[in-house]
Amino acid sequence: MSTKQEIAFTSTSRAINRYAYVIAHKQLRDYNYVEKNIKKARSSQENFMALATGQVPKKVIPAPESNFFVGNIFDLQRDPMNFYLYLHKTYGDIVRFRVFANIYVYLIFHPDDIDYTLRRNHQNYHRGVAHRRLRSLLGDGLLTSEGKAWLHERRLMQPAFHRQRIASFASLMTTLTETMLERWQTLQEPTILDIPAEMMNLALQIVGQALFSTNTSQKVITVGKALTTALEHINHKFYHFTWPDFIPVVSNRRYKQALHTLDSVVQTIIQERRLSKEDHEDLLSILLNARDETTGEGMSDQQLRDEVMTLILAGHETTASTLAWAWYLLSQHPKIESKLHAELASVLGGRTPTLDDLPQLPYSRMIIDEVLRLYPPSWGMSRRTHTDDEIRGYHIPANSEIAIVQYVTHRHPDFWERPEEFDPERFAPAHSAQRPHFAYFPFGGGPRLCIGNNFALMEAQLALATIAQRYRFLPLTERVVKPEPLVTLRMQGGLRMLALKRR
Ligand code: HEM
Repeated sequence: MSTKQEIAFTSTSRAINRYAYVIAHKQLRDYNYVEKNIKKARSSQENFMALATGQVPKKVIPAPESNFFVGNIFDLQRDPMNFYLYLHKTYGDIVRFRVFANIYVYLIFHPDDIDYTLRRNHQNYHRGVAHRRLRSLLGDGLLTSEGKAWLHERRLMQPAFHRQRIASFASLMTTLTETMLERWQTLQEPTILDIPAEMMNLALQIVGQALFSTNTSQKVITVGKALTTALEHINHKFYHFTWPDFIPVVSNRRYKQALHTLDSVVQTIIQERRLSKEDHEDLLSILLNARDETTGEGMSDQQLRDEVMTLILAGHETTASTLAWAWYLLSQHPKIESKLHAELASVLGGRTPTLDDLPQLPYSRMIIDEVLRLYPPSWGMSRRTHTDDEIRGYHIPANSEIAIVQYVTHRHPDFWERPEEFDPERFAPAHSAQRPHFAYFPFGGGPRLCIGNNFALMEAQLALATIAQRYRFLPLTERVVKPEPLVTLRMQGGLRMLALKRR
C-alpha cells in the first residue's frame, strides 16, 4: 500500500468508527461526547475526500477541550498568561482555542511562523480584535489604521522618528528625569514611592514635551488621566461581557466623558499651534508641516488628533512599564544591580548621561533588553487573516483571529535557557547572534515595527542610568510581583518601594 492509500484507509476507518460511536452516544444522550467527536469524524472524512480528489489532506490544529458555548473564555479570563504558557507547553508551536461555537483564536509561537505572519506574508495579516477595540479611542491613527491609509501616515510620520531628530530629545529626557529626582529629594524620609505611578508620570511628561515642547505639562497630566480612564474601560471590555457603548451605564458614561476631555484638550493644543505659526522643533511641528509627496496636502485636524493620541498612548505606558519592571527585577538581583552601578561609576562618575555615553554603557542596555524579554509591555499582538493560509502545514481559514504572544515566545525553551531567570548576559552580542530574529521582538516586526523603538530604548537607558546613580529601591514586602496583562503588561497590585539615596 502506498503512503497516500494508507492515510486514506486510516482516515476512512477512523471516520466510520467515530460516526458509529457518535450515533451510539446520541442514543445515550451524551451530547458532550457527540459534539467532541463529530468534528474529528468530519475531519477524517474530509482527509479521505481530499486524498480521493488528489489533494493534500488537512492536518487538524491541536486544541484544548472546550465548551461549545463559552469555549475556553473562562480559562482566558482567569489567567491569560498562564493559559497561553500552558497551551504552548501542552500543544506545541501552533494551537487554537475556542472563543464561542465555531469561532477560534489561533496562537502562533514559533519564531519562523512569526516571521512569516509579520514580515514575509504580512499582506495577509491585518489588524486584529485588539486594534479594533482601540479604534474608538485612537481613531485612524498609525497604530490602528490599515492598508493605503496606514502607508500614507507612516510615510508622513517616519521623518519625525529619524535617528537625528530623536537624538535631540536626549537632554529633554535627562532634564525631566532630574526634575523628578529633585522632587523626590524634598519628600519625607523614609521615602516610599509608588514606582509604576512615578515611571508613568515621567514617561508621560517626556512624550508630552517631545510632542508639544513647553508649557503643556498641566494639559499633558489631564490627557494622561483621561487616557488611563479610557484604557481601563477598554481593558475591562476585553475580558468581560459588558454593555455595548451606546447604553448609558456608569462605565460607558465615564468612558465617553474621558473621550470628550481627550478630544477637547488635544484639539485646543492643535488649534493654538495652527494659529501661532512658530516652529517649536517638536513632534507636533513635524506632523503639522508634513506634506503628501503627490498631493502636497497636510494632515486634517482629525488625522492630527488621532496621531497625537496614538503617540501619547503608545509612547508612555510602554516605556513606563519597562522602567518599573527594571526597578523590581534589580531589587531582586543585587549582583546584577552592583554590576550596573560599577558600569555607571566607571563611565559617568556621577554626572548626567548624554546620548554619546550610551554606547559606553552596554550593560545598562542589556538590562533593558532583558526586562523587555521577561515583561514585554506589548505582551501580545493580534492579527486577522485576509485569505486562507497555511502555517506549519495547518490550514488557517480566511478571517481567523491570530494571536502572537511575545510573553510566551520570549520564554520558548528552544531558544532561551532557564527562560524565567533574569539574566542580562543573554544579550551579550555573541549570544544574541545565535538566536532567530523573531525569538525576541518586543517592538513587533516587519513593516509595522514600532515607529518609536529608538525613542523608547534611548529614554529607558538614559532614565535608568540617571536614576540608578542617585537611588536604589527595595520592595516593602517579599511579595512576588505578577504581571497583569492589560493593554500593556502592568504589575498586579502595583509596587510600592523604599527609595534609598546612593549619594
Ligand atoms: C518600550 C517601549 C515600547 C514598546 C515595547 C513598543 C511596542 C510596540 C509594538 C510591539 C508595536 C507593534 C504593534 C503591532 O504591530 O501590533 C508598536 C507599534 C507602534 N508604536 Fe511602540 N512601543 C514602545 C514605545 C513606543 C514609543 C515611545 C512610541 C512613540 C513615541 C511608540 C509608537 C508606536 C506606534 C505609532 C506604533 C504603530 C506603528 C505602525 O503600525 O506603523 N511606541 N509598538
